[in-house]
Amino acid sequence: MFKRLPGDEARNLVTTTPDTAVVFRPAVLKTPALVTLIIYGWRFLVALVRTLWRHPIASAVPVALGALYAWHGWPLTASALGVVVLVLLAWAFCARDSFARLVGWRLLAWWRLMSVYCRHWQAVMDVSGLARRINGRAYMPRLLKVQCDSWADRITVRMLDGQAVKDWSDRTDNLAQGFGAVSCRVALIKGGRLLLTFPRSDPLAAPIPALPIPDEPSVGPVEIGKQEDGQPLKLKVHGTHVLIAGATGAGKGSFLWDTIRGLLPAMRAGLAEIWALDPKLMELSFGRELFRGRYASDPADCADLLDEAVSVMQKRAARFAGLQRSHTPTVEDPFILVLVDEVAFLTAYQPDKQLRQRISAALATLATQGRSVGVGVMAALQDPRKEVMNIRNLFPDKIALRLDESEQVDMVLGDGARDRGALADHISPVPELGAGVAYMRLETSPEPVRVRAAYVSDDDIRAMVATFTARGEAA
Ligand SMILES: Nc1ncnc2c1ncn2[C@@H]1O[C@H](COP(=O)(O)OP(=O)(O)OP(=O)(O)O)[C@@H](O)[C@H]1O
Repeated sequence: MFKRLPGDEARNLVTTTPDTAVVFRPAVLKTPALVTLIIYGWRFLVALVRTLWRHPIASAVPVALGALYAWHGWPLTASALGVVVLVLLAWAFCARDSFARLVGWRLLAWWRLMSVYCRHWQAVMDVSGLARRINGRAYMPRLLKVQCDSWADRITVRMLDGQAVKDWSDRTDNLAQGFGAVSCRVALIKGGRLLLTFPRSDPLAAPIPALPIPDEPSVGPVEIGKQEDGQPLKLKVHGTHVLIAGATGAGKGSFLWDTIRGLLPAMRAGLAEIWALDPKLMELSFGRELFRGRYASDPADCADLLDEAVSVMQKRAARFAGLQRSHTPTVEDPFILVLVDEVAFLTAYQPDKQLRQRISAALATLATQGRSVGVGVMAALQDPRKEVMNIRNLFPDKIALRLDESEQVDMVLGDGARDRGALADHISPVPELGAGVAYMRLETSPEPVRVRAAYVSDDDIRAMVATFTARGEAA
C-alpha cells in the first residue's frame, strides 16, 4: 500500500466495475509515521547495498571524486575527472570491443533504462492492460534489468503472479509502440520471468549481396545471410530437412541458391550432391549444369529421381545398420540434398493421381528416414495448407518468408510461432525491404529467429556455373 499509494489517498478511492453497481472501498489501515520511515529507510539501504554490490566501479568513481572535492577542492577534482574521461576515450579508441562490452553497452543500458523504460513503464503497462488495479491497489509488473548490445535492448521483467506468457505475447505491438521500438519479442527465461527484446536497428533492412563461396568443402551449416542481431545466418542442411514457405515473390529462390552456393566446394570435392526437382521450370533450370545430371522438371522424371534417392537411401541404411547411427560425408557416400522448388506442383496440383501418390510417398520416405544416412530434403512452396503439403510436419527446420495470412504462420512454423513474434504476414511486399526476409524455427529452438538470405543474382548464378562445371574447369 505504501509503495503505490502513500499518504491518505487510498481512503478516497472508490472502484466500481463498469457493468454492475458493485462498489469496492479499500480498507485503510492507519500506519504510524515512524513505521513508514523505517520501511523507506530500509528500502533505501537495500537499494544502496545492491547498487554497490552490482556496480562497484561505477559507484567508486563518483565516491572518489566526491572525496577528492571535499579534501582538495575543485581544481584537483576536475583534473582527476579529465584523466578518467581521457582514459575511457583512449580505451574506446584502442580496444573498441572490450570497451563496448565492459563500459559502452552498460552506459547505454543505464541511459535507456532512465530515459525510456523507467519513464514510460507505468503508462505502457497501464494502457496495454498488463498492470492490474484491484480494490484500488495497483499491481505493476517489475522491470528488473536492462541490457544492451549493438542490436537491441533486452529487458528482464517479473510478471505479475497469475499472468501467462500469452498475456505478454498478445501485446507485443503495444509494448513496441509504447517504448518507441519497431518490434518486440517475448521469451520466457524461467517461471515468472520474461525477456523482452526491443531491436534498436534493423540489420536486415537492406538487401544482402551474394556471399563469397566458401574456400573449404563443407556440408554445412552453410552461411546464407544474416540474422536480425547482425550475426551470420548459418543454415544446417546435413542431418535435417528444411521446409521453406513464402508467397510469390517472397524470395524463396534466395534460400535455395544460397544453399547451393555454400555447398559448391563440397560438390566439387565429391562430398555433396544436389538433386534438383524443378517442376516450375523457372528457378533451378538457370543453373542446371551445376547438378551434374541430377535435375528433373517433368513430373514423371521428378518421380524417377525421387525413387532413385529413396533407393540410395535404403541401400545406405542397409549397409550402415548396426555399424553407424549417423552419416559422415565421404566420396563413396556423399551427402545428398534433394532440392524441390514449388513442391505443391508435385504433391497437390499434379493431375495424375498415381504420380502424385508416388511422389508424396517418396518424399515422405526421404523425410522420415533420410537424415541419419545423409539424404536431406529442402522443399519450397507457396501455399502451406495441409491439403497442399500434408507432410510438412516431417520437416524439422522451417522457414516462413512473407505470407499472405496470419494463420499461415503457425501452419509453417508450428503452433504458437506467431505469438512468439514470427510476424511473417507483416514482412514488406516491397522486394528491397522484404524479399528474402523470413522467420526461421529450428528443431533445436522454439524461438523463431528473423533472418534475411543474401540475394544470388542471375549474374552470380552464371559465374557459379562458369566456375563449378566441366565447362568452367576446362576453361
Ligand atoms: N534475398 C533477397 N534480397 C533482396 N531481394 C530479393 C531477394 N530474393 C529475391 N529478391 C527479389 O525478389 C524477387 C522475387 O524473388 P524470387 O523469385 O526468389 O521469389 P520466389 O519466392 O521464388 O517467388 P515465386 O514463388 O513466384 O517463384 C527477385 O526477382 C528479386 O528482385
